[in-house]
Amino acid sequence: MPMLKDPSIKYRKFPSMNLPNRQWPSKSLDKAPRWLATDLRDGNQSLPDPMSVLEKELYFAKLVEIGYKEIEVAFPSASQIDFDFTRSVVAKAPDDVWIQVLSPCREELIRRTIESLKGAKKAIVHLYLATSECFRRIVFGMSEDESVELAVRCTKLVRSLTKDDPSTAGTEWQYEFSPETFSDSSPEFVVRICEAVKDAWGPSEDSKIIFNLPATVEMSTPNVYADQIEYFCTNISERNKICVSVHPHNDRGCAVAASELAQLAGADRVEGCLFGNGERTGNVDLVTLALNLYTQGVSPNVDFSDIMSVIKVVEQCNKIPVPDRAPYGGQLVVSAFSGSHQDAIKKGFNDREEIVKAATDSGEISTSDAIKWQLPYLPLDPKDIGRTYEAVIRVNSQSGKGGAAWIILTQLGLDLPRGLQIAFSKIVQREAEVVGRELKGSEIEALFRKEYISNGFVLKEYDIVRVDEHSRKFVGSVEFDGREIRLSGVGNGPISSFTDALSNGFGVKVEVWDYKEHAIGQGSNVRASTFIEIRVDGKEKRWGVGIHEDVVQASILSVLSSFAAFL
Ligand SMILES: CC(=O)SCCNC(=O)CCNC(=O)[C@H](O)C(C)(C)COP(=O)(O)OP(=O)(O)OC[C@H]1O[C@@H](n2cnc3c(N)ncnc32)[C@H](O)[C@@H]1OP(=O)(O)O
Ligand SMILES: CC(C)C(=O)C(=O)O
Repeated sequence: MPMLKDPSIKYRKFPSMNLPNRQWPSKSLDKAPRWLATDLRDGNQSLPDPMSVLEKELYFAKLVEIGYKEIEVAFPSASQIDFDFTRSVVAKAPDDVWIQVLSPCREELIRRTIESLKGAKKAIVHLYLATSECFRRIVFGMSEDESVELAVRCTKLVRSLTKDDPSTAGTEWQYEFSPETFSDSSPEFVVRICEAVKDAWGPSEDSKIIFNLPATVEMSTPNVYADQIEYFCTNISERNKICVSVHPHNDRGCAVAASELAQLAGADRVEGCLFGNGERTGNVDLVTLALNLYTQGVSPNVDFSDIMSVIKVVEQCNKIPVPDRAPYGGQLVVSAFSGSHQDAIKKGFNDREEIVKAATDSGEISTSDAIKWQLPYLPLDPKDIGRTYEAVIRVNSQSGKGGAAWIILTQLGLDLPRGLQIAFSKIVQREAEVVGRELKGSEIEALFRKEYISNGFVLKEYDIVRVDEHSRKFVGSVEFDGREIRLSGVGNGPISSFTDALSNGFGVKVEVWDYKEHAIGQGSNVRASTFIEIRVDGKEKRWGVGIHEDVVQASILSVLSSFAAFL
């Protein structure tokens, strides 16, 4: 059945809200929300291959390590495995971590759920009940009044089994109610049912009730969800006794945007999963939300400094790979292949290095991290999340001179002159086209060494003596192709006297066209690197590179490397 030419005969546009005085468009995100990680519940319930107990324990430990203080660990009444896992978490959760568990509004399941929390230090009992007309009619066959009655009755039951039960005094309780399918519910009815639930629970400013407003199925553009949230926040009474939480799903691919706008609209808390696992197209991605805050200069209060270790656990437990283009964590997101991107990034890193050096030398800053990050194509410093610069630039047939030069700079510490970058990029491009894939850094380094450093010559003994103020004499010998060749020549310095010696020894005319040198490393380990371009008997110019502790010897080696290409 092909797509309809006119989809409006089958699909309706989700109605916008009439909220003429909406305030959220003029707000900005200036602080992190409370986070709730539901990877072990909403994430796990939707896995083709749910986590084993060991995987749940590994995942829980990683969530705690990242810094999540509210973790929904299970649906305890669903199975003995979920119940037992909850019991194991109760026994070992850190004192400052709230354990959250989910239950439907069914008495026997609520009792079982609260039983799983016995002895917990901090526990959030989370009940849900769908409030949309669609669900009330199709799934429950309940009126609005009957839904309110059920939600109130179950809230009172939770209250009687928790904060009103003296035997649970050792546990600090919070209560969360989710009008499931909030995103498709009447805003007025949601306020009505939550007012009734709030009265039944009796929150205080110090112990707020959590109203979690899920986009159980993402139904609208993010602005409509923000309007729904703002409507709730401005119409519910005793707002100071409420934590407004959101739980966006990603059916339209807008969960991150919806979550950010919902916070502008007043949401205090966000429920999601790492890298957007969860039902269907997933819950909102907690990693993206956190690092979106971070790159705006706002601390997310969670730590992704070692994002690769997070990815390892997520992929191992979910058995679903993190997509290569997942924001921040994807394999390809800190990589640039195309030439103009690589050129801009390489220049950006050079620019930052100069700014940091100047600021540090002037004593203006104590650490380079205090300088605002501004690099073409890179909104985040890969180093901040434990990723390496080397991985930023990768080379394929779309790459230009900057990519290969970057690899040589980061792997060999050689800052190639522009002419050599251009010459080498042609060699790399040819190789990338031959193999038809990305070239590894090691392959590019090997190409460079073969083309410009190793040269078949062995420099034997040599001496460069002063003839007069403007003249030097080179005397020495090289071994090439099994032969020892004596060399002698004069010039205005070491390089020209050596090229004259080569011209004499090989009966050619060697001319120097370009030269550059720079130090590699510092202190006692410093070495000289020299880059020289020569022409022999008027033929096409060739580059050579020399690296040695002695700058004169490095220069001689670079001349030999370029000269070898003419033999
Ligand atoms: C949006 C969400 O992700 S909500 C969380 C969903 N997660 C899960 O369901 C995972 C765990 N669930 C389970 O393992 C099972 O549902 C159990 C064990 C809890 C219950 O199993 P069953 O008793 O067989 O019920 P089943 O799974 O068929 O659920 C449907 C029943 O629950 C009722 N129900 C569904 N949601 C709710 C709710 N929030 N409150 C009260 N009743 C509910 C339905 O009306 C239906 O009742 P009926 O069978 O009398 O018509
Ligand atoms: C239980 C609720 C919060 C839920 O998972 C959803 O609505 O997606």
